[in-house]
Amino acid sequence: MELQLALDLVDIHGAKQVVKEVAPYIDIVEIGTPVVINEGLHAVKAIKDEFPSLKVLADLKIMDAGGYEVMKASEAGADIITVLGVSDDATIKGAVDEARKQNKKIMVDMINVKDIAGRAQEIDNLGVDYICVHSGYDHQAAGKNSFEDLATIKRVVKRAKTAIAGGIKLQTLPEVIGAQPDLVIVGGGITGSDDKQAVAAEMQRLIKQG
Ligand SMILES: O=C([C@H](O)CO)[C@H](O)[C@H](O)COP(=O)(O)O
Repeated sequence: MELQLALDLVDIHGAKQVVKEVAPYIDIVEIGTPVVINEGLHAVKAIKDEFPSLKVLADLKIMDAGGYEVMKASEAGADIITVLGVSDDATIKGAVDEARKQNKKIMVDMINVKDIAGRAQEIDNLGVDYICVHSGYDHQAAGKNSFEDLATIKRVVKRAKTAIAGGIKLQTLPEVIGAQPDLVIVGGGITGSDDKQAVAAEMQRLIKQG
């Protein structure tokens, strides 16, 4: 099981500061959608250049033109790129084909997918690398989480790795670990804490302990 730090509410300078603090405790650093909107793919390049040993995920949440957008994110140094599960199969296939050419990986974000089990099976057959259940900020504000959806994809996904994101904190991490995803994604649970290093270290410890 791996730990991904999601950076959403920072600029490039702020992102570097946080990663410096927690780098030994994480496997993947995510350049979040709001950062890409504000800073462009330069943010991906800046973090990859400064922390070459970390995998970098570009959370583009691609909805169309999968091949082209994966190509651009790959050029910027992203190792993993996100595509939305609600997008057309052709978009996901285009993203997967381009990722194979570039030796990169595709994560499908299941945010707002209504039939998680059915769509996850279809997407698994498209050859993606990760399928991620996700309660976004707006769902979290309505009190939702993705713990049940994680159990669903664990049951139906045969090929891709499974991941979960959305409001995971130190207190809720043990429940998530109990469901055994391949990847846990944490943003505010680390970035919003007073001692980011201590929280990331404890999360890593819990994850390694399984
Ligand atoms: O993808 C995300 C969200 O849609 C904002 O871009 C976050 O990276 C994801 O939800 C993880 O962050 P937290 O919910 O703060 O853990």
